[in-house]
Amino acid sequence: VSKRLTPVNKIDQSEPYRFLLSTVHGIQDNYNQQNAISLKEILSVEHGQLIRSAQFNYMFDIEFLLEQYPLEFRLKPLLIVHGDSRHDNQSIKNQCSPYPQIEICPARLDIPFGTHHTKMMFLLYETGLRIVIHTANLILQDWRQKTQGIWISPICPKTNDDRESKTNFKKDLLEYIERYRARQLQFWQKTINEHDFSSINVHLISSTPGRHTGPDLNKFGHLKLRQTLKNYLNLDKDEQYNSSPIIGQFSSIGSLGPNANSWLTKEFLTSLKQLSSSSLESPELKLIYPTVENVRTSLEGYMAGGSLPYNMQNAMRQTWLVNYLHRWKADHRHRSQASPHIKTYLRATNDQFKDILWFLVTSANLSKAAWGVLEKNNTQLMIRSYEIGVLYTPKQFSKATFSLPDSPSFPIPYDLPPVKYQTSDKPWIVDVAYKDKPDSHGNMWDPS
Ligand SMILES: O=C(O)c1ccc(Nc2c(-c3ccccc3O)nc3cnccn23)cc1C(=O)O
Repeated sequence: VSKRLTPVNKIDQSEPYRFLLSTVHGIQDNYNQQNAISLKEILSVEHGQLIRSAQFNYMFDIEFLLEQYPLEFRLKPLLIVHGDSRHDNQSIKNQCSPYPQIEICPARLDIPFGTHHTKMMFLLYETGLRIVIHTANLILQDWRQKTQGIWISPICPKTNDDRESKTNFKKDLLEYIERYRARQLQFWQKTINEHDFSSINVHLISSTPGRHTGPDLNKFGHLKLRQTLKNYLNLDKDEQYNSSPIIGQFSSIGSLGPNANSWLTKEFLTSLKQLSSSSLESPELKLIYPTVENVRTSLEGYMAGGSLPYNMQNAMRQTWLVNYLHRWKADHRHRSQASPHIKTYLRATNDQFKDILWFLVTSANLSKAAWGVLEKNNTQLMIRSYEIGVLYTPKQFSKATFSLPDSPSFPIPYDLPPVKYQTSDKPWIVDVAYKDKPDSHGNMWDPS
């Protein structure tokens, strides 16, 4: 085997998509070599001399987080951006108080039941600024034996002129940060402005709490996705794709209403199915969410279900949803037993799933809180939570579609086509006891 002259790190090897999964403790190592990375490797000194960083997330274990930074970077300034929920705030303050280098920034949650779900890192090096958008909480359990998704930007060099990406990523990211209205983020707004984003080839799809209307109507949530697909998926003769299947894959499900037409197909699917031209056909929507058996036989066993908080109250009101559900299966990535905490959405060109029209990795689960619900005769979109994700469209990679037999093919995290729930399959519900079969650790699940 020819020896590489310049050691290429995992991040550069993931070009051009820069989409990686988290490494999994307990599977063959070669399945952790290709397109998989740990938090320690993301923060490694091999990427340059870190000046300071910011970590946006929902759950934090500050001791664990600091341990993932190289020793020489642990005293660098670190901004923690978290959800300003009463109980959480206290634990964050207590965890951070021993560390003068850590500043905290509570994200305003003015609409009830909203959460600060966004998982993002700003890493400022002497050579430039790196953005990481991902799906893992900053706790050991989220990085150990789950399937998590991670997009890692190039290190964007400092520049004197504006230098925007072809996808308007810089403008969209600044719009997102502006919504926090937090003085602790002013340094990062200035820093983002001063860096050259021209090498970024993904679109930003984010959500911020609010009732977005008028010029803001298509800036966030599923209407931003609809607008972006309309503007950037200029496929020739796209009517051939009108019935091509759409997949949603997630780790929790909100209250979606008494039937599919309440929000899922009428509103959400209408955004997902957007092509350059609108069409009336209703493509097939396939949803991937773990079964009880997926959880029971996972590496973590029933404990994995603690991070799949789909509750009985919602599940019992929407039994119609089960007909859309498919199992978690990722044999080709050796992750069928690495419980999914990643959230992804994609559209294939046909039901052979050999070609993909677009791919989104995001923090957003299947819920109105995350994606928004139209109000006031479709003139405003009400969103409760902060979410963030990146969308891949073929044009940005000079392709008509992402053809999976291609090399390098787009690193899809699960097996296609998805496998439908069989009659014996049940969706995992977090607040139900499972005591008839022990899990992979010999334990039962009794939440009471
Ligand atoms: O990503 C995800 O799937 C996810 C889903 C929910 C979530 N928060 C949360 C939880 C909860 C979280 C973790 C374990 C158990 C839980 O019950 N319960 C509620 C109730 N109402 C609003 C939000 N809630 C956080 C995340 C996340 O990991 O960021």
